[in-house]
Amino acid sequence: MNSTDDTPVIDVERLNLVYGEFHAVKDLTFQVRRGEFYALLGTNGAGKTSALEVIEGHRPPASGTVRVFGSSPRDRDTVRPRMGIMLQESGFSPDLTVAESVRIIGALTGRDDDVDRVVDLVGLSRKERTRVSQLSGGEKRRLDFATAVYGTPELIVLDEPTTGLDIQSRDELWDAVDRLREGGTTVVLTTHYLEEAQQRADRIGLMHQGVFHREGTVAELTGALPGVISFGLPARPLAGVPALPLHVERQVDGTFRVETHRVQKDLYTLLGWAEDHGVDLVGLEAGPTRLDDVFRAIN
Ligand SMILES: Nc1ncnc2c1ncn2[C@@H]1O[C@H](COP(=O)(O)OP(=O)(O)OP(=O)(O)O)[C@@H](O)[C@H]1O
Repeated sequence: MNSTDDTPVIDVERLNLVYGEFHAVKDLTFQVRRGEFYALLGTNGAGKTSALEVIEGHRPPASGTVRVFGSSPRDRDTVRPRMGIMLQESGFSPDLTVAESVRIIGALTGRDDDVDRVVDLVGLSRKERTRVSQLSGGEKRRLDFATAVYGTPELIVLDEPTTGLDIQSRDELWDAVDRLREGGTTVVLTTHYLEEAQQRADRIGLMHQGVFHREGTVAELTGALPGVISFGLPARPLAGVPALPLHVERQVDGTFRVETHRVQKDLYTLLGWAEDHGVDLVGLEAGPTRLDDVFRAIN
């Protein structure tokens, strides 16, 4: 079947996956639209990688259907030229050099590209002739990233892409992804670095124990929960200072936290109290609930 512009790039319908007696993915249904950045997030063992393995065509479903560009992902000749995949481990041969490994990606995926361009894009130009066995963990991860971006595919699937990368390497990886997105590439991401998804994802699906818990934009997922104001107080005693007229919780690290649906109003109250009584607030932060809190709420 040919895909049209309206066809979801990924269409997962009541997907079930079973390992022996263990039901790892239960009735998973979601779609990823063309050009979208979709983050599939969840707790350890939630079933994200298992679901991605079906989308990538590496594993047949126990039941349900998965379509990529309107085709079965098992139809590799149709799908692989259009889908770049960065697995948690790509398994390049340790004896090959970086340039040789990148060249093989073209042969395996049926996509065309310039090896030097890709090596440069993933920041491995100075390691082009280095054997895979001599790369650091972060450099291996960059090489894994090459498997996704080689040939500028229409869809890239990134399974925990920044695990083990230093901050500079992460920024470089996201810059490369941003450039692909400007060209219309669809992105599917799993990660445990929630701020990466919070900053970039158009929509997020949240999985826990094989089940899809919630789906929506960051604003939709965090909007139902209260915002947070956090601050510390100076070490000196606040004798004679009247109590803050807000419900404040003391945290184990000695800082204070206010959960509120009226962040602006309560922040005004807090700042007024501090100003009136000469209290210097330490490390003041205020904002909407973060994705971390949505996560904690599903456990
Ligand atoms: N080949 C397998 N045989 C048996 N059980 C498996 C197999 N692969 C995964 N599982 C189990 O299925 C569940 C889902 O695993 P999966 O790797 O999909 O989770 P995940 O959401 O990607 O987790 P993480 O965030 O920890 O990487 C886990 O409980 C895991 O132990």
